[in-house]
Amino acid sequence: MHADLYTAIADALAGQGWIALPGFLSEAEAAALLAHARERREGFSRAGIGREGLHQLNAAIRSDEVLWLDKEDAADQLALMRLEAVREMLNRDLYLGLVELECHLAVYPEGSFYARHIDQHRNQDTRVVTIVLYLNPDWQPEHGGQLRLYLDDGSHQDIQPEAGKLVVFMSDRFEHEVLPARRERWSLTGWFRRRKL
Ligand SMILES: O=C(O)CCC(=O)C(=O)O
Ligand SMILES: [Fe+2]
Repeated sequence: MHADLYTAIADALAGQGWIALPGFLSEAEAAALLAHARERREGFSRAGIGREGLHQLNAAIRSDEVLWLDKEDAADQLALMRLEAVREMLNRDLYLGLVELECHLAVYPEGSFYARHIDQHRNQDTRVVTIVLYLNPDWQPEHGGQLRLYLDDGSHQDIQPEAGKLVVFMSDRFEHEVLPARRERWSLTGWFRRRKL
């Protein structure tokens, strides 16, 4: 990945707090990740809500399914390596003290969504930065499934979940939702975490 992209992420997080970066993965790289995710479709299970200990399923809030990454797989490894480089850069340039990336693959079956929420309530857990990497080739606006990010000024931004695009934002700053997807929608979602004190 180009050094400029890393700089763009650090500058955006230090300023407006979020960025969408098309081309973080090439079409071929995103396609390889998607193919391997599809092969494991049976292994995905319904995602829960709530903090540790309060894990519960609630179809009224979210209806995606998730699967941990496969550290033995080349496509998964490549994505993890690129994201590890982002983590190192954020620690170096913004002193964020991020110690790990927690991440999983996610699939939103047709009709699924994730209602408006925030990934971290201030200081309540160790998620600092949210990342979402999309894997959907030929995604059209009429397919729905946009990530709607609610900005500080009361406006919102709708981001198309297009293959290879990476979205990065501060976990405690932006409420967001996934609008109902009219086509199966694939992604890799993760959080850079700080140490638990
Ligand atoms: O897939 C997306 O665009 C966002 C997913 C999300 O908000 C989450 O998993 O917390
Ligand atoms: Fe979220």
